[in-house]
Amino acid sequence: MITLRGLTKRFGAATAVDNLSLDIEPGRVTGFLGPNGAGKSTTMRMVLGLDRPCAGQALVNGRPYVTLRHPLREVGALLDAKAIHPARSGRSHLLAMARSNGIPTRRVDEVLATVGLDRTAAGKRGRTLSLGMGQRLGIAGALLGDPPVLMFDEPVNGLDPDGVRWIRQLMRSLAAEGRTVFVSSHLMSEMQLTADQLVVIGRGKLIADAPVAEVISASSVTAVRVRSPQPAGLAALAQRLTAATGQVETTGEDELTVTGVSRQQVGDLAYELGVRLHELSVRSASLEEAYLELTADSVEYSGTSARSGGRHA
Ligand SMILES: Nc1ncnc2c1ncn2[C@@H]1O[C@H](COP(=O)(O)OP(=O)(O)OP(=O)(O)O)[C@@H](O)[C@H]1O
Repeated sequence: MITLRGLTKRFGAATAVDNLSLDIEPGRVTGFLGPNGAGKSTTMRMVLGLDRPCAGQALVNGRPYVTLRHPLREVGALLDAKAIHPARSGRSHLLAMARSNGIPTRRVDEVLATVGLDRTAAGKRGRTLSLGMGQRLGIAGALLGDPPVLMFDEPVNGLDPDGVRWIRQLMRSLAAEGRTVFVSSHLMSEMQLTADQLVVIGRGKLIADAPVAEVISASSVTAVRVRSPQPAGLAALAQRLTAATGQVETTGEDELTVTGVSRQQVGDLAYELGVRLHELSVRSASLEEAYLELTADSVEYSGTSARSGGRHA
C-alpha cells in the first residue's frame, strides 16, 4: 500500500506536486496518468525518498521510505532504466544491490530468469545494453527484494511488442499475487489493458482516482444510440431525455445519440412513453478519449494540430 497525504513539492516558484492525497491499494494495478510535466515522476521519487516533500507525506506500508530498514524488501522501483554504471555488468549491478539489502545471491539469478535475461545478457556492461535489456534489468532490480509494493515509471518505453506484452502480464501477475503495483505510462491503449484503477493528475493536482471502467463511462464521448421507427415517439423521447439532463443529437432519420444519460435510463423512458425501439446500444469512449477530455485543461505543452474530443485550455 502506498499512502499520499497532502503531498506537495515545489521547485522554486513552480509547484510540481500540489497537495496530493490518495491510497494506492494492493491487489490491483493502478495506472498513473498525466500530461508531460504533471508531476508523476516527482511523486514517485518522493515515495522513494529521492525528493523531499515541501509538505505532506508519502508512506510505503504506513512508513516513510527513509525509515525502512531493508527498503528493497518493502518497495521495488523502476524509475530510470539507465541507472546502471556503464562499466558494470547487469549481474554485478544486481549483486551489489542484493548485498546492501541482505538479499541472498541466489535471488539475483532468480530475478534474471524472471525477466528473461540469460547469462550472456546479464554479463554485458551497462553501456552496451539495449533499451529493452536495460528495462528488463531495471525490473529485475525492482523484483530483487520480493517486495509487496512495486512502482514502474513508463516501463514499456522503447520496448518491442513482445516486451510490451510481457510487461503487461508481469504487472497483472504481480497484482494477482496481492502486491501494490503503481505504474505510469503515456500509452493509453496499454493502460486500458493493464490497469484496474487509474490515478490521473494534471499540473500536480489530482484529477481522477477511479476504476478504469468508471473513467471511461464518465466520458462525454461515451454515448447511447437509440433508433425507432416511430418519428413522433422519438421526438417525445428526445424531449424527455433533454429534460433529464441528457444531451441529445439527431444523428439519423430514425436515430438519436444521447450523452449524459445511461442506456438503462433511455430504455426505461422509452418504455414509459411506449416508444418502439429497434436499437439501444452504447458506444464506449476509449481510455484515450476519456483521458484527453479529463486533462484538456492541464496540458502544458501542446502542438498546433486540433485534437479530437477534449476541450482546449
Ligand atoms: N529537479 C528539478 N528541478 C526543477 N524542476 C523540476 C525538477 N524535477 C521536476 N521538475 C519540474 O516539476 C514538474 C513535474 O515534473 P515530473 O518529471 O514529475 O513530471 P512527469 O509527470 O513525470 O512528466 P513526464 O510525463 O514528462 O515524465 C515539471 O514542471 C518539471 O519541470
